Amino acid sequence: MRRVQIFDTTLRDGEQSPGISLSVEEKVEIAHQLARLKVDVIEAGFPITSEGDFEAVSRIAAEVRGPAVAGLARVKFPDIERAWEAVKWAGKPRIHTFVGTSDLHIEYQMRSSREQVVKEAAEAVRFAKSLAPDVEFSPMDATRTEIGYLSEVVAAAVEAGADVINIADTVGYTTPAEFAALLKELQQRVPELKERTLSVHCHDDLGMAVANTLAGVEAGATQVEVAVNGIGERAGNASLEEVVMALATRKDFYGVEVGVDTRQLANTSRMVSNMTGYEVPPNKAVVGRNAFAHESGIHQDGVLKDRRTFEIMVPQDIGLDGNNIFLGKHSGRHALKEAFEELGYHLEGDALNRAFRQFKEIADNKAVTAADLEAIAVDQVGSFEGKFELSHFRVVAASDRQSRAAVTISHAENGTYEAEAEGEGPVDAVFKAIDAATGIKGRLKEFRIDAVTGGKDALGEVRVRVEFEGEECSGRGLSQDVVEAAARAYVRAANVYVANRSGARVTQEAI
Ligand SMILES: CC(=O)SCCNC(=O)CCNC(=O)[C@H](O)C(C)(C)COP(=O)(O)OP(=O)(O)OC[C@H]1O[C@@H](n2cnc3c(N)ncnc32)[C@H](O)[C@@H]1OP(=O)(O)O
Ligand SMILES: CC(C)C(=O)C(=O)O
Repeated sequence: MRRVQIFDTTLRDGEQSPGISLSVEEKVEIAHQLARLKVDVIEAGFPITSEGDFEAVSRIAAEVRGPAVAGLARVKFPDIERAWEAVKWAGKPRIHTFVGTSDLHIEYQMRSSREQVVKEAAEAVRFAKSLAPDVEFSPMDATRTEIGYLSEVVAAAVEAGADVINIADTVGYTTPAEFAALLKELQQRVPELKERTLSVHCHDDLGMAVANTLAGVEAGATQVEVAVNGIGERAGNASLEEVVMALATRKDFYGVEVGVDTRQLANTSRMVSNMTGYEVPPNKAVVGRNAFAHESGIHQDGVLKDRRTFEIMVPQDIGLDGNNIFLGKHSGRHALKEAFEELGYHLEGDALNRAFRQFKEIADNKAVTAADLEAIAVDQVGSFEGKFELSHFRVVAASDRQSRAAVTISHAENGTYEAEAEGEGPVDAVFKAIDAATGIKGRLKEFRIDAVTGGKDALGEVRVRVEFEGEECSGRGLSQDVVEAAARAYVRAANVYVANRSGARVTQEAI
């Protein structure tokens, strides 16, 4: 049976979603989980874009075993060299180079000509192939490229040594039937494609990314590029879990195999959602909260008699058989570490110790759920421990006057600072008091609060984006007290700013 390779681009195209900015640690953690999920290729980033991206791709290449690790590069030699420097540590390194091939892209973005682009594409592939054993080439905006020219570029890339040709529906423009016809014609015009991996990369601008990807498989694609929870540029990429479960559940129709361990899908989806802050809609296919919930009487009746009447998959298929995590205030580090592992997180050393302290504080007040543990793990994986720490705060809030806050902030080298301030509400007052104590004035750009679980005792998770002297830094805080969660998030953002200012740039655009 034909095997379809799963190429995951959560860490590259997925991270291009507006507002998502993952730290190096978070990317490495997600990459480990993708390896547990058994994807075939992890596109770990675009190494030329920043020091942080380069570091993340290098670490994933060096640490994560199993999948091939790809780095993206324009058809520019410095991009390709940088991508190779980052992926060369991988067991199976891949360079992925791309260029726009539609007349729109050639004329208006590249300000180039068809002849020049085909030449640069071939030279880039040849150069990449001189460095890496495995090279992928993507004609960007392929679905709006005239078929004769697309065939010419693809033939040139194949001739130059490309191992994988990836046909990109960059702006989510095509339709399933049209895409299948394009792929079939391309394979006829470039018969050498038979000896290469034919891949598809579809975007969801018209809500057809998954349908187009599956049409691609029907038309002969042997690699699909997908992202967990469908995140990605604009409306996102084809969703990994939907494509995988469609191919697995309808194996009778598609007649292909995938190597993914589908029982890791639920954990992976939650991890990506927790780390990116992009929530999964309750009605999302496969991993939404309601994907296996039956609300109406007739459906419930049918499922009770025989679940197959209204269910085409079972929750266990995606790893929703309920975990066995029962942790309380008497649990120790070993049990906590084990519980994190079960949820897909590797925590050790200082991160485990910090997580353990946080866990004990919470367990003293409430029953700890799996969602709480995930929030603690995410908090620690992504945490950047800087010089300032919130030691204590007090806040007085009333409806008829300004709120007043007092904070004590300790500094790793300089002792403690205390300050008081008034503000429009308790959070504003605490932020102003922190500004006064640290001596760094911040301007809040974004504030988001989420309850980790339901109920009065739920943990509150706050994410902030703060501008300090023109530089935007992010922070995240977790506590049962939402003002404390906000204060912690704000102090973390200040720590990122201080580290960046002192030259020890935090390898993350945000926390
Ligand atoms: C469809 C996709 O998802 S493509 C991937 C998109 N991802 C990203 O853009 C990642 C984040 N990007 C970045 O950090 C920056 O854009 C960088 C570092 C890559 C480049 O930054 P800059 O050099 O400042 O260029 P800028 O982004 O303003 O413009 C892009 C340049 O690359 C050129 N370019 C775009 N795609 C390609 C390509 N595939 N091959 C060669 N050149 C290209 C553009 O024509 C433009 O060139 P110009 O400066 O001569 O006009
Ligand atoms: C780099 C390419 C494959 C891409 O992301 C796109 O065209 O959408």
